[in-house]
Amino acid sequence: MSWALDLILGAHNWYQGVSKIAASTKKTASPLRLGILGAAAINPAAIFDPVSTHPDVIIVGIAARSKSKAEAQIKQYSLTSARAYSSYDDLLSDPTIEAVYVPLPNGLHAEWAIKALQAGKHVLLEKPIASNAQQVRDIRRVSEETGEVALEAFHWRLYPAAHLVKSLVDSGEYGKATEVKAKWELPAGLFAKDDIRFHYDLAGGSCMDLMYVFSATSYYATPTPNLKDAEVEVLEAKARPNKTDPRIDDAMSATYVLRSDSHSTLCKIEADLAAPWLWGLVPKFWTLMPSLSIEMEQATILFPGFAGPWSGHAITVTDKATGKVTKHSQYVDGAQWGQRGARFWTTYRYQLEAFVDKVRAVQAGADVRRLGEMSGPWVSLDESEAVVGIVEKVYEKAGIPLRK
Ligand SMILES: NC(=O)C1=CN([C@@H]2O[C@H](COP(=O)(O)OP(=O)(O)OC[C@H]3O[C@@H](n4cnc5c(N)ncnc54)[C@H](OP(=O)(O)O)[C@@H]3O)[C@@H](O)[C@H]2O)C=CC1
Ligand SMILES: O=C1OC[C@@H](O)[C@H](O)[C@H]1O
Repeated sequence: MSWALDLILGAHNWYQGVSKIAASTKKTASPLRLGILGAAAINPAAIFDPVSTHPDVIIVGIAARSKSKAEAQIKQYSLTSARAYSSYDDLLSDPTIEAVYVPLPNGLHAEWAIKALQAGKHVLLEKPIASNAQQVRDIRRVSEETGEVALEAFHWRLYPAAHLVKSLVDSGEYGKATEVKAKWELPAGLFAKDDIRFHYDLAGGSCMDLMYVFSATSYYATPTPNLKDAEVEVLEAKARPNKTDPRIDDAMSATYVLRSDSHSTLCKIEADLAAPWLWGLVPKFWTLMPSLSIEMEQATILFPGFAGPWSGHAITVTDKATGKVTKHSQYVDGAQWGQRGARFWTTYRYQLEAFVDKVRAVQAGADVRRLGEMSGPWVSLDESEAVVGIVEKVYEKAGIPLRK
């Protein structure tokens, strides 16, 4: 999958002239010193690229289980300010590193996030934040004890288009959201059979890997900021278990209701990590991009490609009474960013902006427990916990064991 992402990013960056922008980006006198745990496939898109155009952060280290793998990634991407570390512990014990990005398999997220926080580092932690809701609570506790920032890398939530859709939903102009549907299907064969996504001990499974569908349905189904207080009832959940390890959901379809004070919204998700090919012959590459639809009382809102809207998005609102279709898009600025951003910024670039902003705020004395109340977009640990909590309920309903 990362090759597909790198391909889209390559085309986007070429079109937007990002290499020139990166070359002319001047770093501040003391940029935030970032280390990375793991020479993961996602690194180029999710962290190397955004750091290249952010003036206030540099990558100073990559740790891998084998030092040569970290060295190879540093060389391949010409990360001139970075050095290789032969273990994650080595990198964490470097006192000059201020923050870390954790792109490890899901089942290792909580363990290494907590070690990093305890080592005095701020943490940008890949999605899904943890294997289960208890681990999210542990991360929050340690973040509060140490005063270090922890952010789940739900990059799509930090993008202006996602906020535009949120403001359309919350505006009241179209009534209330009655049903929110999110779907993401990846064709069988995209991931090798031994990919981290198919390992129970590494907290694999479609709900874990494609947790975006839960994040999105929940975000739009509940009026801000009620998600953590919403009552969740799973009406139906059906998994297609992995043939080798039935504890892994290759696919899941589920329906749940979210109830908050003023609202009751039906949510439907479909996630598939190994979708059968059309007629057994053709991989359905056209479902590579996720889809999202929101039924409001008076309109239908569509947000195709919601998890990667920087590669082009077309938000449509269809008025149910008149049939009138209104198109929207938002690549910069908006309800949560104010006047901020640039057309070439990806979801990952906005995510890095949000992370560095909050780290700087905390370094200047802000309280990590109040980051969600500050201006600018953020994914609070309360939200992360609520979304993982919904996935747990879906697993229970489907008869799939929870991740440890
Ligand atoms: N935000 C996004 O758009 C995306 C996010 N992700 C998330 O990023 C994370 C990594 O995904 P991805 O880059 O695709 O995965 P990879 O398999 O490429 O990377 C996982 C990294 O984990 C390390 N690792 C440590 N222990 C193990 C182990 N027991 N088995 C396997 N790997 C191990 C490896 O590091 P080492 O270098 O030390 O060997 C490897 O580089 C996942 O949590 C995934 O959900 C993935 C894709 C897109
Ligand atoms: O963005 C993504 O696309 C596909 C997934 O497998 C991956 O882990 C996810 O984060």
